[in-house]
Amino acid sequence: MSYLPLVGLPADTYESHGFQYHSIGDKYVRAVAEVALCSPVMIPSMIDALQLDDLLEHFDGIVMTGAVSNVHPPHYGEQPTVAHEPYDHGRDATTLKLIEKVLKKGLPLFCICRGFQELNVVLGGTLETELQQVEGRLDHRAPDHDDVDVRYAPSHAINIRPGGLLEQILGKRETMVNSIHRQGIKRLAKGLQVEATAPDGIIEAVSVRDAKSFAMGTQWHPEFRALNNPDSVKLFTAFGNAVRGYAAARGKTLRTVA
Ligand SMILES: N[C@@H](CCC(=O)NCCCC(=O)O)C(=O)O
Repeated sequence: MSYLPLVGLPADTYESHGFQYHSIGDKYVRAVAEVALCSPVMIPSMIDALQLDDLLEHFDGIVMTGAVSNVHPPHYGEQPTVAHEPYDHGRDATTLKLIEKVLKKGLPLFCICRGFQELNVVLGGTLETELQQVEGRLDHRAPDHDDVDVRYAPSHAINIRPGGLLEQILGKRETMVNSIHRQGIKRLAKGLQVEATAPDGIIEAVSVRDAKSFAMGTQWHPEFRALNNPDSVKLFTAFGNAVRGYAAARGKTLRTVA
């Protein structure tokens, strides 16, 4: 029987009317389905009920999504302050363990925005908060606007490292990206390699050194209207190809989607 590779996406958690919910934004699952051409599957962020090792046996790739919440600072050795809020402890507990296991196992991994920050934290790096208040930094937040096409419009350039993985994928040394974050990488984890930076020096893309498969992160949101953005198409296609390679190596007969 032919098989469409499965990509897991851990959920955000939130509470409403006394009940706990798990959710993922449509733009992430749509980019996985429509551009990477894989089947997206939500992983609920309920670490106490998940057997992560068993669960990962069923997946061929993982996407870490962005989120409004921030990683709880004690995970990277800092004191929480009001400026670091809001948090999502349920998500932290799941994603930080999951990323570690995914890298060990060698599943393709694509980390976006909060996911990119989580990748840095898991590998021993730290985060800076309220970038827009730091002298010399750009304001990396989205404009305050109701229209998502305004909020997620390209807003600054990035410089892409010559000879790096991102240059190989995008085929260029500079591009424009959207920007929807207040936090950024402060200390880069030793296991990460910078792939791109913003004009103010903020790290915008990383890859995992000596990774067993595709393992990259972007601070921007390539999943936004991914099919309409040539850079996003290249990134999700490269991820999808790595996912198909991983599935094929596990003996799966792959189904192709037109
Ligand atoms: N909270 C962090 C990460 C920012 C982020 O992931 N934003 C995404 C917003 C919602 C979405 O588009 O999924 C920070 O502010 O740095």
